[in-house]
Amino acid sequence: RPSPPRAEQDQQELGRKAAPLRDEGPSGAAANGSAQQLPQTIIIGVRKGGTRALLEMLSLHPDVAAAENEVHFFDWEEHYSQGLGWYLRQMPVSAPHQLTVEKTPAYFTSPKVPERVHSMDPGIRLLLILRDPSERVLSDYTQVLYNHRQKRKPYPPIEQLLLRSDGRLDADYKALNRSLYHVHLRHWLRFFPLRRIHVVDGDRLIRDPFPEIQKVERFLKLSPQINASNFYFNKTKGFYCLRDGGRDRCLHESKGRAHPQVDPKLLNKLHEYFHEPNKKFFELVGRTFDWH
Ligand SMILES: Nc1ncnc2c1ncn2[C@@H]1O[C@H](COP(=O)(O)OS(=O)(=O)O)[C@@H](OP(=O)(O)O)[C@H]1O
Repeated sequence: RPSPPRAEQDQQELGRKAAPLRDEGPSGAAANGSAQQLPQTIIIGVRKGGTRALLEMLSLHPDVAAAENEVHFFDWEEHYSQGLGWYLRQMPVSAPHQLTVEKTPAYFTSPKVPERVHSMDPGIRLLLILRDPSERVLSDYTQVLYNHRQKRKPYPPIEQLLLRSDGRLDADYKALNRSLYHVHLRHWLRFFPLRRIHVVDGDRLIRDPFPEIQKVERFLKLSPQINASNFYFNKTKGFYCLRDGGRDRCLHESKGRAHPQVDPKLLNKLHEYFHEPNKKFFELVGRTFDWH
């Protein structure tokens, strides 16, 4: 039998908490018990679903320690091949009572990721934040458009990417595929029972974040410590921002960009395109969402 991949070997050797820090005590952690921990929960996606907002809002909780950057451990070979020791080193230092969380939105749509996450921790709790699939396509397009603009590279109008020459939608356009939530969720359900995956309604999180965050607190078995007063609507930004111990902060300007104006007929086509896939998704999760 070929030897198991590096990450699996590490897992057997590592246990869950193994990052010796300065002032190391007998337990392998710092004298005050703080250490890096592998995440007990991961925000797996979806890209443009509101993953940053969810992470920032969850970080309001004193028992949550969040990795700042997207880690891309399970989806990038150059990271995965370095093993769980590498992954652990990307995590924030946390107190023993804190939950560690990281978000990498690309995990949801990468078919090799569910098995890898499962092999690290079959009991992990997964957070998946989804948005109206058509709106998500527009947001995805806008993100790539800005990336091109930043590099002063041209990028075609959205109509050109969405439509084939025969006027039908181009199923090969990646942004469309990423919004086929039932396809991607099926990969995860091969390894995790539904009760391990909490779906956050990203449209509701935009309109009224507090109730969505309360549900997340319950799913993660955190004490209810985030309050309605932690959120305030910022008219200039057009989104909710966070109030944390008297400190106000909104998400980065790259969050909440205007989307391109799309011909209503094309928008209709998009809504129709997702009609059946959405139904399949609702059946899979046993609940419906207020999508077009
Ligand atoms: N409170 C608040 N403030 C700003 N933006 C908010 C907020 N809540 C949710 N959102 C929505 O988050 C969308 C970006 O999603 P992600 O963070 O998952 O994007 S990414 O995949 O990490 O690039 C982003 O998408 P766009 O509107 O297309 O920019 C926002 O609509």
